Amino acid sequence: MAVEHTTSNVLDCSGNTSSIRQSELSQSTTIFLRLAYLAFLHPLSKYPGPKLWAISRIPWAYHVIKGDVWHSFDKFHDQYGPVVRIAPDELTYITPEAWKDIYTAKPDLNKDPYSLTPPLNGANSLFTALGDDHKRIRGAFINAFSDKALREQSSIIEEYAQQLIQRMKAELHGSPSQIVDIQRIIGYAVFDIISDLTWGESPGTLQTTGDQNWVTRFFLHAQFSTVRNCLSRFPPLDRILYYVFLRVTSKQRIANTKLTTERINRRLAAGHSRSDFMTPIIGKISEKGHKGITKSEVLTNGLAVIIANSQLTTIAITSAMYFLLRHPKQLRLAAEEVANVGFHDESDIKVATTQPLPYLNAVISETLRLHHPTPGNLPRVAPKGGMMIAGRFVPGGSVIGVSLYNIHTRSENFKAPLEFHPERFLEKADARYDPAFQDDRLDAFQPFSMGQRNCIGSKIFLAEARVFLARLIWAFDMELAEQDASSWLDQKAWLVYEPKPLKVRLQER
Ligand code: HEM
Repeated sequence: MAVEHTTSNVLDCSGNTSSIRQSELSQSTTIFLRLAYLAFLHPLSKYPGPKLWAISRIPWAYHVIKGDVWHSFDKFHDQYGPVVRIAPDELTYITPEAWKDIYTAKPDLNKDPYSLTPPLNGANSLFTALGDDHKRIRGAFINAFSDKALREQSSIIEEYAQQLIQRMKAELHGSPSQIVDIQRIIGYAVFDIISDLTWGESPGTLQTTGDQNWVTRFFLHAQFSTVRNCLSRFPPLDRILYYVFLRVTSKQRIANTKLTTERINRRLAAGHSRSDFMTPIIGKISEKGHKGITKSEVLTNGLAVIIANSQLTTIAITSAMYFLLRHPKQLRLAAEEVANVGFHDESDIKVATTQPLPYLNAVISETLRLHHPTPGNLPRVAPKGGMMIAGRFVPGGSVIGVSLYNIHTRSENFKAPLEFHPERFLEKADARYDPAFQDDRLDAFQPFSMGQRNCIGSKIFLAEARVFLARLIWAFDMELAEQDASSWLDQKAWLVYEPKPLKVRLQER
């Protein structure tokens, strides 16, 4: 009996081993067939691209997490042309026509759901809302971002621009080397403005001594969201990570929510007394959800706008200063323009008076072209029946997008694409225009995207950038403090570039 029992066990075991081997074999065959399908038969297989990226999301995810994915795209565009398959189901474009085809398609294309970080309070922000919800929320806020609203909000921008210069002077006087990290102070000013416009009050960061590194704190948020969104393609990692995130950040989130809620409540209670981002939604808060905007949505949007604005604006203005300080001729042209407008003192440098300055505007455009704060893709999903993009059919369900760094810095679209030449953005009639750039594809340059989901805050950003840059140029002689600052642009990005100190030697004019 014992022997029989043992023998039958042996038989059982060998039977199991062979069935395990069989199942392993059939699993390997399935994986092999799946990879072959993705590489050669998938509807996107006719699009060129690296085969490894075509059969797996892993190489893409690796570079997104490393913070340098757009550098890989650049190499691929060199090798494969203007459209590249960067994942089994995703294409990226550098053709200017793709802007219109993808971002102004009717009806609107949905954002790729994997690119959206779920809102923690369950209510969508403008960044995460889709379809009719997006239209409703955008409709509620849109009047806060009009030309009229900007005129009414100008004094807030000008007040903090004045404080920015005062703080720079204070830091300069406190520094024997006369070296100041201007990125940090620009960050304070931007944060004070956006919180004043959103909450109706600012934490007074510029006037507080000590380090108030909001920008770095918000950057960590962007970094986490990028990694989380990326890993959400690999379940159950998304759930685990989301859970870990909720646990690790719970204290901070509760504090943030409390702070935002208190401030927004105070602002809403004050009524229409001033023009800011909350003015148009007063009286429109409704819990019905299909009309107006819910209270939770107001809170989510309040925080989202502060996070998005403070990082992007700080990075862009600091980068513009970096480019000017690396290019003495262009700095001289910008300084001459500011000097020749007829400003008598710093307080004349306002939102309205800087708006028409062509060279300053060109400097800002050239900065956004060369070093857009969010260098990566803006992914959308092709509709069910598919669509034409840049003259070629793309099947439904494919993820498609334009990557801002890539489309802005390719020689297919711009002459001397990696050099700083604001002249390319001037009117042809302007004496400073350089005809060397006449073949530039300016329609490739869309730093605020296009269509129904374009940047709602572009006018505010441009107003801040013009006033800050003009006042800095007016108030100080400046030079980069680091002997070799050429590597300053080598930055990683997780959604946005990492904030990097910019040490500048200042001298009051
Ligand atoms: C350097 C400055 C800025 C740049 C380059 C920029 C760029 C962009 C881009 C490219 C988008 C489209 C995103 C997408 O399709 O996924 C966007 C959307 C948005 N931006 Fe900006 N932005 C800047 C500053 C601001 C400011 C100052 C605000 C607010 C005060 C703001 C608020 C928003 C909002 C709310 C959206 C979402 C719009 C929607 O989906 O309806 N941005 N921005």
